[in-house]
Amino acid sequence: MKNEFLKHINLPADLRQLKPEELPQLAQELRSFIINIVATKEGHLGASLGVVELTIALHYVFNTPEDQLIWDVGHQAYGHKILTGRKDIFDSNRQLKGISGFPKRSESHYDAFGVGHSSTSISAALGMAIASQLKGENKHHIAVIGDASIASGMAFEGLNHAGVTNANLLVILNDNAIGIDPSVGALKQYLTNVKKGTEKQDNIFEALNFNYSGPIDGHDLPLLLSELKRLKTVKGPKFLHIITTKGKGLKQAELDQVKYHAPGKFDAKTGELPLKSKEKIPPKFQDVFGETIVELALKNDTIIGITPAMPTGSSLKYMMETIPNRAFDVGIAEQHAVTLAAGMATQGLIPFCNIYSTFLQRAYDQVIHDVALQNLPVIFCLDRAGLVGEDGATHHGVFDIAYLNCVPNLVIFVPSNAIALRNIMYTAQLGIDFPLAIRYPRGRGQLLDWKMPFETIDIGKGLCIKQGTDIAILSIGTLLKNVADAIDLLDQKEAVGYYDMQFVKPLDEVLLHDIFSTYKAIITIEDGTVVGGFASVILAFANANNYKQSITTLGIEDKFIEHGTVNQLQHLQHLDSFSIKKSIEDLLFVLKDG
Ligand SMILES: Cc1ncc(C[n+]2csc(CCOP(=O)(O)OP(=O)(O)O)c2C)c(N)n1
Ligand SMILES: CC(=O)[C@@H](O)[C@H](O)COP(=O)(O)O
Ligand SMILES: [Mg+2]
Repeated sequence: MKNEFLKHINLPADLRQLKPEELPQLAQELRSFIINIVATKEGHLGASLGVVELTIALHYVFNTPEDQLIWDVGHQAYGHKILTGRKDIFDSNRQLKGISGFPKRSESHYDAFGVGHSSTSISAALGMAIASQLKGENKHHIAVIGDASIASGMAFEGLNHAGVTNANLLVILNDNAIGIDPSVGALKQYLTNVKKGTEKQDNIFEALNFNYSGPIDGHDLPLLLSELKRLKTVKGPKFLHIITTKGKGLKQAELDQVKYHAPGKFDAKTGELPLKSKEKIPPKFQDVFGETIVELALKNDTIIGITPAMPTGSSLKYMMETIPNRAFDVGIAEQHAVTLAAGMATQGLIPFCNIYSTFLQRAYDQVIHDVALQNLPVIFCLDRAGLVGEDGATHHGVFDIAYLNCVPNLVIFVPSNAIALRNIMYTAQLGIDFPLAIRYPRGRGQLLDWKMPFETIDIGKGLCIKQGTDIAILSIGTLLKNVADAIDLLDQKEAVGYYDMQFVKPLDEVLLHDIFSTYKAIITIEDGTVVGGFASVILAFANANNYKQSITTLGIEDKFIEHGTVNQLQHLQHLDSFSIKKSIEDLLFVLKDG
């Protein structure tokens, strides 16, 4: 197919020059464009393919960016980016210094609101709509939200408020019956019933005072155009329900929607994924969690697994397959997941509540008020802690130590390898009388043989990996590998001791007194924010105990970190082994000089 129309379109103004009957051809071209680039550059595929027609129709009918269009989560906004001035740089999507994988206000006027975490679009669009009214402006405000995201508490809060306003708000529900994994819950059942049209039931959105229309076929461009034009003339809050297919236009993506949510590299022509190498490689940390919880839960029937909408990403799916009555996908509902776990813990169950570090931010009050304040033994497994790479600023799990460390009762453990993750899970289910947060990173560790017999971990104990004479390096988590590599590169290896502190809270004060009494200088290393993080804990310890050594703090600086590979970002944050080596050498030089 010739790239007839897309090549002439840089902005929606160009799009609006096309005739309506030319738009289906443009949709095909846009799909191919997305497929060709995501096949090599990677990213979120299925969601963007599913909203190609909707994207074209919205920019055709509405006067964006004057009219404000907000994509919920934003992983489906690739077509929007391509049609709004970023076609020529779309191949830099999610790459270091390239465009973001999510809408971002600083990137384009067409990105009305920064997104990445789900279910914010209705509140943000309503805020803009009320602001327009107050300013006497005559704009349209559109929130596009998926069937999984609309089931989240925050989206309900927005609907609930919008229904008692006369704001010029259009909520479009893009219903493809799947999130990353299949959608869950009673609302999903309701939407299925609406689509079947078999069961008589009240319309939930009409009950909330929305002018409801649909469900309509979201791939039918003429229908979309006429419905959007009609809705432009309707006053007050409106709700359009469209049905789409995630992955539309790429057979494999339609057939395996979970895999093709973000498939990595694939063959743009055939849609096929590369064959898996047979070589044995270390497991992903998520799989260490997923396999270990099954192993433990088969022996301990009080263990429960909980995930808010990430069964595949967290690998809780293994437990959901093996022990379905004790493993729960609660949908995009982090707040509920935490308090559900708290409720279970009051009844003597042992809930492992697995939440990506970045998404636990949404359930902060529940962690404090429902879990920690009542000292309930909930085990938080915080996946994707630290730098996550290409998802960028919205998704890095770098704030958790800072936001958890100040919470009384909570114990914070950071495994440096798969065995430590496995052993702390084993230890926790033996019975603890405090809440525990275990944070571990995206991706794979180093160990091939990780399924060792379980051993208990002493709560609050750090480990000496190597003793030295001058400088002590205190690290937490998997950055230990970078520290070990850095020391290997040094000429003066004997000068450096290093310690895997394991626990941010409680601190191993006995070990710390020993370290501070032995070494002339200290370096702390973490993949979280230095401000409020492990560094600040060590600085506070030194201050409280009147230790005067210099303390160098390596970690995430006090700014939002953009997207790039984890290695690139670690380098920029001086956390790669060469940068760590340089920090040690600089310090050794100063010590020698002084
Ligand atoms: C608060 C929060 N929790 C979890 C996620 C992870 N996440 C990203 S997309 C997604 C599924 C969204 O499904 P849906 O809203 O139906 O959109 P679709 O992908 O089907 O277009 C999830 C769970 C997130 N981005 N934000
Ligand atoms: C858009 C979104 O929030 C998710 O799709 C996220 O990108 C998943 O991250 P992982 O790839 O680390 O599971
Ligand atoms: Mg969906």
